[in-house]
Amino acid sequence: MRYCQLVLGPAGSGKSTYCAALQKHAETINRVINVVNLDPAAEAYTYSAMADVRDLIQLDDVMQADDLDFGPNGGLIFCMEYLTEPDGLDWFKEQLGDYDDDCILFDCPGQIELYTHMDVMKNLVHQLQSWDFRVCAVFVLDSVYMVDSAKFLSGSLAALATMVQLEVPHINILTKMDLLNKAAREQLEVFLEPEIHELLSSEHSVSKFNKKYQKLTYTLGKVLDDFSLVRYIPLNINNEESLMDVLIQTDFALQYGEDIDVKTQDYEYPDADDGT
Ligand SMILES: Nc1nc2c(ncn2[C@@H]2O[C@H](COP(=O)(O)OP(=O)(O)OP(=O)(O)O)[C@@H](O)[C@H]2O)c(=O)[nH]1
Ligand SMILES: [Mg+2]
Repeated sequence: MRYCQLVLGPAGSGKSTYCAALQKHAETINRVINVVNLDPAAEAYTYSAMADVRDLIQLDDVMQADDLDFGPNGGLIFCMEYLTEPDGLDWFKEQLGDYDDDCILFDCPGQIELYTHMDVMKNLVHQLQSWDFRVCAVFVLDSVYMVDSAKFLSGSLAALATMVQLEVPHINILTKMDLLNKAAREQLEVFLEPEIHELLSSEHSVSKFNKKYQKLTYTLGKVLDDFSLVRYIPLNINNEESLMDVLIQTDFALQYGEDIDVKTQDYEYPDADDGT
């Protein structure tokens, strides 16, 4: 069995930074976490990558190809679809090698339509599962944008769409907690309480538009609330404890280590040192 996290989320939300921070944290606890760049448009990243999709296909080349007529967005989708075609998959499989019990983070592009409603990422998940990977989704959202209730709702719905689409264990992470001041952090804590819907509807909206759609906001908030669909783990990458907490939760989602070093009935416990 192998283990992997698909690191997903809107552009600039902190996916690549999360991968780098978790890889570094793992080193401090003597654990190896590999990272694969799956963003064909990536410029630079600070983790050490075990593979890079840009070795297979680059967004610039696709956009400049005479026989293709893509802008940056269509081009990126083309690249990701290429990865899930037979040639791309051969390359991908070779890059991942064949190791047991390893853990890989896939740093994905920030174009969320790839996973909220297109099939590209879903196909990739099925492929990974057929290669004996246990997959979980880590949806990364920028906490700075989550202190406002409308944005909180919209971020939550994107996370929810991804969860429903990919059908794998799902974890939401709020990044950049270090950038929030005390007031913003307190505000966010209120959002992290279970009763989201009450909160969203109690915010008195002045605009006509908001008044008209207040009931919709309330209902959407209630759906999130009633089904406990969306929960968040705040992450401060400067804090090892916070990183540890995230790793514990992702390990749990993947049931990482469950099959490793299992002590069976025949297991002989070593003798105690003190002779008792
Ligand atoms: N202070 C702080 N800055 C962060 C944190 N996470 C990300 N950033 C900054 O936010 C910007 C975007 O971070 P990235 O990790 O590149 O975000 P991304 O989701 O990989 O972005 P795309 O790949 O372009 O979609 C960078 O300037 C990071 O340095 C964080 O936890 N704290
Ligand atoms: Mg990135």
